[in-house]
Amino acid sequence: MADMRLIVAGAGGRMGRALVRVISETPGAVVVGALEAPGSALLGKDAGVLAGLPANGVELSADLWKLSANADAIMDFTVPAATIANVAIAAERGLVHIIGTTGLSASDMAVIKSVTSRAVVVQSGNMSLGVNLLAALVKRVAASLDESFDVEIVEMHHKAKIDAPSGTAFLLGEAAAAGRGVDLHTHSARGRDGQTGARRSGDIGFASLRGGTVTGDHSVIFAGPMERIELTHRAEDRTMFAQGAVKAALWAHGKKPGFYTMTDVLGLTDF
Ligand SMILES: NC(=O)C1=CN([C@@H]2O[C@H](COP(=O)(O)OP(=O)(O)OC[C@H]3O[C@@H](n4cnc5c(N)ncnc54)[C@H](OP(=O)(O)O)[C@@H]3O)[C@@H](O)[C@H]2O)C=CC1
Ligand SMILES: O=C(O)C1=N[C@H](C(=O)O)C[C@H](O)C1
Repeated sequence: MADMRLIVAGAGGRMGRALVRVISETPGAVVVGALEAPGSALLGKDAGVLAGLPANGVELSADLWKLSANADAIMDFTVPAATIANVAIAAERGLVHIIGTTGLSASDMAVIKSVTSRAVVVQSGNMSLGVNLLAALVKRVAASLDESFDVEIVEMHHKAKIDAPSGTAFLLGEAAAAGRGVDLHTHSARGRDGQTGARRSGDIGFASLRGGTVTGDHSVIFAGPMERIELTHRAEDRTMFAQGAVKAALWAHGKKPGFYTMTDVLGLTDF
């Protein structure tokens, strides 16, 4: 079978470079395009060289329509505006769209879901096996405890991260809310500051720390009367996010149109 032809969006970014490296080591996958923002100083540079590899002959371009003429998928770890701009082109070209970008709004998600009757999209705030297993555990624990256990989600990331709470924190919050059978939107507490009043029973709280080079730490704390359960994941390198994304692309190749998550890719739906 021919290699799956992948376009890396945000190829000059932290995740883009990790993806180019991981794809170069993955049998059955090849980088055929590298997308960057219009006006980027990196346009025309070689994607392999940017990723610390020998030149691969794939030059960074801002023209997704042109790049996608001969491609099977786009790996998108960019910014929300770029991802949303890519959605229509990816669907029109029949590309599998792997979306790792975080900070997506409810209306962004509606745009993404609007194409999934005709396109294959895999979206997740975290592509790692560990975090998706953690989410399954969080759902199970939340279902086992009543509201006398307060759920708090704490995340820490590097100082360059531009969105908060992290996509992973929301993914874990959704898992806790699903376990409890509540809607996260009406049961969350974010950005506490000043005279907040006492904690509202049943809320799922979020706190974000930023500093240094932390790849991504997440803890879900179930704080009950006289005891506390803490479930933690620490990412040590971006490589495993990229590996998860490439696994998702290979899994999605030839799937019927639909909206999928890493739960589907990793077979965790019944966990
Ligand atoms: N789901 C997951 O498992 C993971 C998700 N992420 C998410 O991925 C995203 C990217 O993270 P990270 O790589 O650290 O961020 P970076 O800022 O390092 O990379 C983003 C890249 O996207 C580029 N970009 C901006 N606009 C466009 C555009 N219109 N077209 C193409 N490229 C564009 C940026 O270029 P420029 O710098 O010129 O603006 C930059 O090179 C974030 O939302 C992050 O939260 C990260 C890790 C794992
Ligand atoms: O921006 C990052 O770096 C990361 N973003 C994702 C998130 O928002 O959860 C995933 C990971 O934690 C790294």
